[in-house]
Amino acid sequence: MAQLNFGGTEENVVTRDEFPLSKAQEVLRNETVAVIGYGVQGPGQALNQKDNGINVIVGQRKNSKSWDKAVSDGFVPGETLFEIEEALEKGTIICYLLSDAAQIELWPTVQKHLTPGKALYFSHGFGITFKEQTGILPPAGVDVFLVAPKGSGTSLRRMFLQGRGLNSSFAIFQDATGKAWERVVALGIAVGSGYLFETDFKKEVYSDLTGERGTLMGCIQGIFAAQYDVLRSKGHTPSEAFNETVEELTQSLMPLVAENGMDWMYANCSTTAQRGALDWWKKFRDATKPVFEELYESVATGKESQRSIDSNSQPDYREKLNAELKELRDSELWQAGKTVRSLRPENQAIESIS
Ligand SMILES: NC(=O)c1ccc[n+]([C@@H]2O[C@H](COP(=O)([O-])OP(=O)(O)OC[C@H]3O[C@@H](n4cnc5c(N)ncnc54)[C@H](O)[C@@H]3O)[C@@H](O)[C@H]2O)c1
Ligand SMILES: CC(C)(O)[C@@H](O)C(=O)O
Ligand SMILES: [Mg+2]
Ligand SMILES: [Mg+2]
Repeated sequence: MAQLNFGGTEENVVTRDEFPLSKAQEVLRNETVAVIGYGVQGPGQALNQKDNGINVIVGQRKNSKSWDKAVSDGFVPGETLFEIEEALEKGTIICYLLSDAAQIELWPTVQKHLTPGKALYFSHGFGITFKEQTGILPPAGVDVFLVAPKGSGTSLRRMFLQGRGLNSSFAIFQDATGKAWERVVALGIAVGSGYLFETDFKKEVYSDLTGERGTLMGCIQGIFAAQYDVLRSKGHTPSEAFNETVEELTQSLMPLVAENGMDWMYANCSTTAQRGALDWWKKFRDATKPVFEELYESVATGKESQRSIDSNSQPDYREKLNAELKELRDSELWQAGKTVRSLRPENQAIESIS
């Protein structure tokens, strides 16, 4: 493993140079990788592995939209697409990619098929870390590890097709065969990771739950809404408020941050903007830090995982979720966003062709 310096701290990473695809193919040559669940991560990971020459099968409930999607993605019923139990039987590596709540329900079935020498693969530390809540306790004879892509399964697939790669973390919880390291790293490369960084199950789930509730999803929507509301209350139009809150960020400034960091983005803005941003960022940090402390505590005490399990296992979970997403979609902010998106020249070109 390579040791790299991340802002002054040495960390272990596995790069594609060190562990090329050919090595991953060699390690996985005699394995059948069963991807259980074909929701968001399932398709990204299964298709990338298939395109990377890995022997991959999908396990999914028949008569479901996900089954039909797997078929239209090229998985063949009876050959590479099976009912869940059949895939569990055939797989030597079980990629457990049901939603975290659904993993609890199916666990007794999965457990039956975890014969010695097989591997149980997760993309999250959730089930193992919160075992008191999930009841997921793997038997001793199997390898247990995770590869957690740091992004949506949709991005994992899109970036793979563009010849790029999303970063993933990896961790080993149990090495029963003595081969857990090479198996997990090979899988990490095979699913299309750009590089892999080392973690453990607990750290993965604590940081992941914090990130998605925080800056990646929850916090950013909160900050967007707060700034948009203030601009609107002061008489700015929806298009002006949206452009100044969201559109410029996603279209112009964040790509610059992604390319070369925050200081470089600042340096490519006016001195007026630089002065203001440098004066104000610490105030925002100080205002939000107590909320992040509260959030981390809520993750670490198991409150967030319990809430997720409780709400996601309700029979009307989908309807309730859709209603909440609709509320976001119907908000003035995101309705303004819809019009703004339609005005992007590239979208107008698509509309005029279709
Ligand atoms: N969504 C992401 O992009 C993402 C990113 C990183 C990690 N992860 C992790 O990957 C894992 C899979 O997440 P996901 O978002 O792809 O899952 P998902 O919510 O999309 O669900 C996956 C599949 O589970 C099936 N399913 C749901 N309930 C079921 C049940 N009771 N019995 C059988 N099948 C059932 C669905 O049909 C679907 O095909 C989770 O551990 C998640 O935390 C997800
Ligand atoms: C894509 C995310 C937010 O990184 C993932 O953690 C998830 O749970 O979907
Ligand atoms: Mg997550
Ligand atoms: Mg995540």
